[in-house]
Amino acid sequence: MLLQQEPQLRELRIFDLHLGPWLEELKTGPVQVTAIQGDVTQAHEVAAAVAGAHVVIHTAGLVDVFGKTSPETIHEVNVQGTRNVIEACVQTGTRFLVYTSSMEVVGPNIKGQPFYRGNENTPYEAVHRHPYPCSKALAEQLVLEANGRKVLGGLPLVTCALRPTGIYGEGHQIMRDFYHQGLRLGGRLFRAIPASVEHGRVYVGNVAWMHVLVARELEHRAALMGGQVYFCYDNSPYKSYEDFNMEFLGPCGLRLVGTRPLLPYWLLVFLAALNVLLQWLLRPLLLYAPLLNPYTLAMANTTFTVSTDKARRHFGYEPPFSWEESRTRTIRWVQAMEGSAQ
Ligand SMILES: NC(=O)c1ccc[n+]([C@@H]2O[C@H](COP(=O)([O-])OP(=O)(O)OC[C@H]3O[C@@H](n4cnc5c(N)ncnc54)[C@H](O)[C@@H]3O)[C@@H](O)[C@H]2O)c1
Ligand SMILES: CC(C)[C@@H](O)CC[C@@H](C)[C@H]1CC[C@H]2[C@@H]3[C@H](O)C=C4C[C@@H](O)CC[C@]4(C)[C@H]3CC[C@]12C
Repeated sequence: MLLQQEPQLRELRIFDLHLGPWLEELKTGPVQVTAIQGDVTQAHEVAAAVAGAHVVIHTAGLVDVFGKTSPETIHEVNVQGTRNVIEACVQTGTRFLVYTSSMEVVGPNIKGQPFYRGNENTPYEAVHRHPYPCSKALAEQLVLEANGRKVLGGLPLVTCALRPTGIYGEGHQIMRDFYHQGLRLGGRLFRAIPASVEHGRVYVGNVAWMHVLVARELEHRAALMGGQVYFCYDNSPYKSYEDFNMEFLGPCGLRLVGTRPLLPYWLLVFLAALNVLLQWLLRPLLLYAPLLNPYTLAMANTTFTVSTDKARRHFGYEPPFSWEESRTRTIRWVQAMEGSAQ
């Protein structure tokens, strides 16, 4: 999107632990695309990649709420990695830093308190225990506190954090997992969460556009945007997590069984705890990381939706992809997967 939408772009550097062949397709245009294989936990690698950059969009992270990696690794990547990016900007003189934070910096909290169509100023007790939200909250705090620090050359660093809600769209691994789970269950998924529990979702293309826009506007609106947080939002409907997923999985042949949860909540809690025990017992042999665990159950079962226009007011954000377009593009992606699954 940067290559398509940013006329000022002269070079795009992509720094990632895992570089894919898709990057080669980006190198066909007039803008220099530099792919750098590196680890954000390695300060020297980050500094070398950042040196000379006008703006850094820091979106690297470990998104793990399934127990696939250790809390230490999550912290090392999400917190120390972010610290390394900030220090690289300071040491090399890059003045603008955009950070991909998350709704989870706010909630749902460990008390299961709903956040109903809230905004960046809505009072809410952000209390976390899980390593992932803790790491995102710490990283965001580092980024916002770094706003105003002097970088090499003596000018101030300008930082901003974007908080996507549950991202969906092409490449969404969890959607892929739900789809394959439904195929294994004969084209059916079984409702576990009440339809009344709303979960905020945002299309990946709109999240990407908000990042591009902030990277462009941060310099000109530093006084307004510096040190600020913005929820990423669009016109995706408010629905339960499962009903929302069915907007894409339904047209691809899956059916959500039950108009209300098929199992009592206490049984889901027991099964989630059993999954944790199984994960621990099986760890020496294999990685068992099912979708259902105490954290994901609590997340899915707690309303968390945002309603805000702060990004529009501060830097003119309007989602370029309508709900209909976002839905169609995601369905096409699942169908392309379906083709590969058959
Ligand atoms: N997926 C969501 O619903 C969601 C919602 C809100 C915020 N976010 C945030 O968006 C960002 C991108 O997440 P995503 O959902 O696209 O996940 P993703 O796993 O697709 O992207 C994360 C990227 O970070 C890279 N990475 C991981 N460890 C690294 C390391 N040590 N060094 C360098 N690169 C590393 C991965 O290779 C990957 O390309 C993350 O910061 C995440 O916290 C995601
Ligand atoms: C097995 C059922 C209970 C099923 O309904 C579980 C769904 C569960 C896997 C997801 C419910 C809410 C999701 C999270 C939410 O969309 C926001 C997130 C923040 C983002 O930074 C990373 C992803 C995630 C934690 C996302 C992960 C999957 C859910 C927990």
